[in-house]
Amino acid sequence: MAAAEPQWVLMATGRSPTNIAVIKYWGKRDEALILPVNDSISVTLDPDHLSATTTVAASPAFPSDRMWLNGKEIELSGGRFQSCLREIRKRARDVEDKKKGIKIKKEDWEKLHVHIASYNNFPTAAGLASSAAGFACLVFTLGKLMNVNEDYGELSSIARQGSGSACRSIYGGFVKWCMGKNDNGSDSMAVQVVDESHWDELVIIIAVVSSKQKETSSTSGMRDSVETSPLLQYRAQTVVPGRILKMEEAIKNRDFDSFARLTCADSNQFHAVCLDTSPPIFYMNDTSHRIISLVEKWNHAEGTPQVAYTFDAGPNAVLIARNRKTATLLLQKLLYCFPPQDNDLDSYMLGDKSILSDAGLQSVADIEALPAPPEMKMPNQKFKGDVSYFICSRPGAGPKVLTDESHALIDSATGLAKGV
Ligand SMILES: Nc1ncnc2c1ncn2[C@@H]1O[C@H](COP(=O)(O)OP(=O)(O)OP(=O)(O)O)[C@@H](O)[C@H]1O
Ligand SMILES: C[C@@](O)(CCOP(=O)(O)OP(=O)(O)O)CC(=O)O
Repeated sequence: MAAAEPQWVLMATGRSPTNIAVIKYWGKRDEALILPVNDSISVTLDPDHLSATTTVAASPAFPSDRMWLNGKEIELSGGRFQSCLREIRKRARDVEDKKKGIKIKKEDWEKLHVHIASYNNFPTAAGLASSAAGFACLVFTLGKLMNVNEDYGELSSIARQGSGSACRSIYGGFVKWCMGKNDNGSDSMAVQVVDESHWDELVIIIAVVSSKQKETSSTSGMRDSVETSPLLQYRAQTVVPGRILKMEEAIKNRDFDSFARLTCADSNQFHAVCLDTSPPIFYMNDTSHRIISLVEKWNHAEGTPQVAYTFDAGPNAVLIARNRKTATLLLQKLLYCFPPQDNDLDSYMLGDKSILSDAGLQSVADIEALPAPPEMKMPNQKFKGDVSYFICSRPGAGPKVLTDESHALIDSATGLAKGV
């Protein structure tokens, strides 16, 4: 910082979870404003397992806006980052930090530049919706720094302009993104259906599936689907509205049977739309199909759904078990079919690792001793190496401010990202 400049740096740090849709968003009616063709519903994941942490700093000494993602400087010039920054700056209000002797007037925010540093506690751009956690966190934390009014609906509508699915990460629990009707997008925002404590029995296991293929991004994939898939129009206009009502009902009543049937059907229809796109988009691979088959057979054998599956724009399986007991049985079946490639069970199970001991699995030898799942057609088929690792999570809370300064990702003395 130049010596002649005032030396203060004002900072805020926040943490936001990622989310996974159980009724999918796929298709925009407005590309620039990110307005969807249908409503969607998601579950927010526990931020301890999958979240973005972001520090935003403002100082009169900063000559331009800058951002670091996972320790590397990235361009902020993209339209999506610019939309979020512009919309938050518009709503900035007076800020006073008496302890530090800082006074910022509402109108000063237009001239003040920001430095942003963010870190994802899970892989970025690996099909785990890092953009959802990332843009929700950016908007939430900038809102805190600039003292923006605490209207979560409005914050979600700004996060939407970073990445559509990000608008749902502004809340915990189950969340609905209402597509809205207005051309300017003012009514396209998320609302909370129930908070994270409402259905806390659910256990979410994510199988991160090894994939060498470069996937089609959600943004370009859904653009192609809107342009070419007749099924997308039918889905958006005829199927989703009814499913949204039933899904809200199922969530409010903790009706797992209905919840699981709707979740699986909607994931399958989303992937059918991808196949109906020209050229067709293949997000799932053989491993994804094997996992679907395992769950379908088990659910069928039990006569009632034990586990719901859903897949986003990639091969990773997100499996939602009705309770802890079911989740341990699911894990045994999954680990039988997809044993770890090396002896390291600790790095094969991330998130809530205690599920391993609940399933009686303390070592790789315990996995080798597992019996074949009875519903498997060919019991000796094992697919070592086809799953990179598992993450065990649960429904979680929405964004929060981290007040402990040790969480800050920007050094208040230099105004730069720590460790770069
Ligand atoms: N913590 C973050 N803060 C701000 N932006 C982020 C953050 N993490 C990711 N992003 C943005 O999201 C982009 C990655 O989004 P992309 O859609 O490619 O992957 P993904 O969201 O992890 O996967 P998918 O959308 O397939 O689930 C990054 O290039 C960056 O622009
Ligand atoms: C399959 C999905 O995950 C698609 C998510 O798409 P994005 O929100 O990543 O797309 P953009 O709005 O273009 O940034 C389904 C969902 O999350 O609802």
